[in-house]
Amino acid sequence: MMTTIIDGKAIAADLREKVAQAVSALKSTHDIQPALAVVLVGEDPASQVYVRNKGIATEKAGMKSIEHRLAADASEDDVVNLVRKLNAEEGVDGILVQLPLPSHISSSRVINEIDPDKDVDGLTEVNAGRLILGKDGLVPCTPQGSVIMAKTVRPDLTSLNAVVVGRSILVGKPLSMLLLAENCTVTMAHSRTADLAAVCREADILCAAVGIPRLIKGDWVKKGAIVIDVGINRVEEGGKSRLVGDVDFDSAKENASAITPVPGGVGPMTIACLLRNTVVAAARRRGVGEIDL
Ligand SMILES: Nc1nc(=O)c2c([nH]1)NC[C@@H]1CN(c3ccc(C(=O)N[C@@H](CCC(=O)O)C(=O)O)cc3)C=[N+]21
Ligand SMILES: [Mg+2]
Repeated sequence: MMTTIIDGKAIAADLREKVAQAVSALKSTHDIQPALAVVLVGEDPASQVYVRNKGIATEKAGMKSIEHRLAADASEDDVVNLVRKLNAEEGVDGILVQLPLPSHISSSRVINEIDPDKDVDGLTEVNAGRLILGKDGLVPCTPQGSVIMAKTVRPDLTSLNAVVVGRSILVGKPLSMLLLAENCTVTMAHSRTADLAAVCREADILCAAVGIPRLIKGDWVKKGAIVIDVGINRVEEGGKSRLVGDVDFDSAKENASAITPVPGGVGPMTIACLLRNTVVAAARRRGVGEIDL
């Protein structure tokens, strides 16, 4: 079977270009430059790399990038006070608090301090509620990127059986809601699902977001299914460190009609969707209407 490898890098580049055009239009028509504030607590090397990449991508799209770094021993109140300050700043359109936070800080308390209309990660309780209720809000980036990628190979997902493996707040739950909104019949599977392989075999769209390297085997994939691999796992192999997904790519590719790779799949889409959310938030907050990307 000819299998499409869904090129997340290329789709993300395309979306980023559209965001840049929307930013440029906001500037010329309304003299608005959207701004994204990123809060990083502590010195985790991986988080530092992510934050740096987000800053670069934000500026490349023509938006303003603001970084706030707090020491690893900052208190929960320090972080909350910073978020409140950013909420109050007129020029700030998006606020992202890099996760994970140090263990002495409640990420749920901090996240829910973010003004929902600036919550470009879509992680506040208000935006989770809007998503479930089908109201306009800001949608979590990784699930949004996953659906965009599926729709590049199948623009109308209506009536397809979607199986989402993993029920995290960041990915599994919101992704299930988005697929439901696309008129899929959604099964929410997880680590306690009985006969996970059999459930996966029913999927026309199989989304893996469990964080277990290569859990999903090729013979769990129905012939012709679309496979969206959300996992980004670092594994040591042959003395080398590499990234693999939650899907066993080589065997799954044999059955899938389309599949996302890791790296180069959902990861790049996450950042592109963050930029998209930022320009969408800026236009709404500043009263110039909806941006359609
Ligand atoms: N508030 C918050 N929002 C986030 O969205 C958030 C976060 N915290 N904390 C960390 C995770 C992780 N994350 C990734 C984004 C892009 C890639 C990405 O582009 N990955 C490349 C590979 C990069 C590499 O080579 O290491 C790829 O998959 O092709 C990965 C991971 C966003 N996160
Ligand atoms: Mg689970």
